[in-house]
Amino acid sequence: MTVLPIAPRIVVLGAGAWGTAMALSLARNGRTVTLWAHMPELARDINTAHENTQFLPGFRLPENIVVTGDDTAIAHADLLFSVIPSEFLRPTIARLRSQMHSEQILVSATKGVENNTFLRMTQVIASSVAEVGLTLPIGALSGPSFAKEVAEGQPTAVTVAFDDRAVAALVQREASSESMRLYTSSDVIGVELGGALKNVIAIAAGVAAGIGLGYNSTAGLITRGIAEITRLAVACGGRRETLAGLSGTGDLVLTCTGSLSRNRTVGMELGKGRKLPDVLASLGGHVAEGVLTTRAALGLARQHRVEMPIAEQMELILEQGKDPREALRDLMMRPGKHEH
Ligand SMILES: NC(=O)C1=CN([C@@H]2O[C@H](COP(=O)(O)OP(=O)(O)OC[C@H]3O[C@@H](n4cnc5c(N)ncnc54)[C@H](O)[C@@H]3O)[C@@H](O)[C@H]2O)C=CC1
Ligand SMILES: O=C(CO)COP(=O)(O)O
Repeated sequence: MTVLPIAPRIVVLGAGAWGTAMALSLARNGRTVTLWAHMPELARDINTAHENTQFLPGFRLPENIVVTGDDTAIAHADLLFSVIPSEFLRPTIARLRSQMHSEQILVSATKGVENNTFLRMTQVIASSVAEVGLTLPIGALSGPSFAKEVAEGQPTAVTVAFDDRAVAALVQREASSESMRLYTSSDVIGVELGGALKNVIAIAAGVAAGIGLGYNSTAGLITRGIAEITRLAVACGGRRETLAGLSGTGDLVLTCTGSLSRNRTVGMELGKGRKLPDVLASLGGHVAEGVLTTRAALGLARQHRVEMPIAEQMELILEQGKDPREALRDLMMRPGKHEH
């Protein structure tokens, strides 16, 4: 049976906006939280400023958040939160896995699908640690949660999923606070795919806004977006009701309508006619996971013979520079369909 000590030692892997906001949220319960940055210089800068000026400016880190670039800090953790962007996850886990052990619990908060393998983030971590003979409980945390609002302490609700519901309940107990409400789930596949795939639709919603379209188009994209996300997630073994929850509809509504979304911003700039490399360069080191996830989602969709018309048009815009207006027109002019 997996247990956590009364005062578990918590390490957050990844000092980007979300890793830093998660550390702030976890530290509100009075625990000491270690925030690990992949570059010692980043850790040093954050420690000197008591603030993550690059990725989450404007929030002073309290004394009970310790920032480090030292890999050996991971060995002392009971509970690990992995918040590494998807494209760096595999090499980062390969680097850190000698510090990990089977008594730890790992929660993945990354939203993405690995390119080429089409693996979910918990699968990437499990396969990497398996290479050194390690198994540990690995689950996923996802839901509508802009880092800035979490850092501000605004009430936020997310879902944490583990195959073993008892482990999800342990994480729920540790990470819940007055401003962070966690629901448990045993549907890791649904929770992970909901979080990853909504980014693709958020780009589409941004494209529509960038072109100058209004509320009708956004509502249509959200609703048809959740239809294609659900089709794929269910084909992959997720549960339909999970996608109607926080990590599906909840996060989709947030990122398709919220101006804080990086993915929506990327879409909006493309809709206005800017080129992708230029848009990505202006994100200041932040990631927009949907750009890479679009291709991986379509790879998974082809494997499972699932139709994803919105994602297909996004791929054409992102990879072939298709005119966004033409892409939206092609979506509208598809053969007529029955709704369900
Ligand atoms: N920002 C947000 O509001 C939320 C983000 N997420 C997810 O969290 C994950 C991380 O995103 P953010 O924390 O927002 O990151 P970010 O976009 O703020 O920062 C990028 C991160 O990548 C790291 N990085 C850059 N090069 C690296 C390398 N070679 N190896 C390892 N790490 C490297 C940077 O140090 C930094 O931590 C993503 O999957 C994102 O979708 C999930 C919920 C909310
Ligand atoms: O996932 C998020 C909020 O839940 C953040 O979305 P962006 O990565 O588009 O900013």
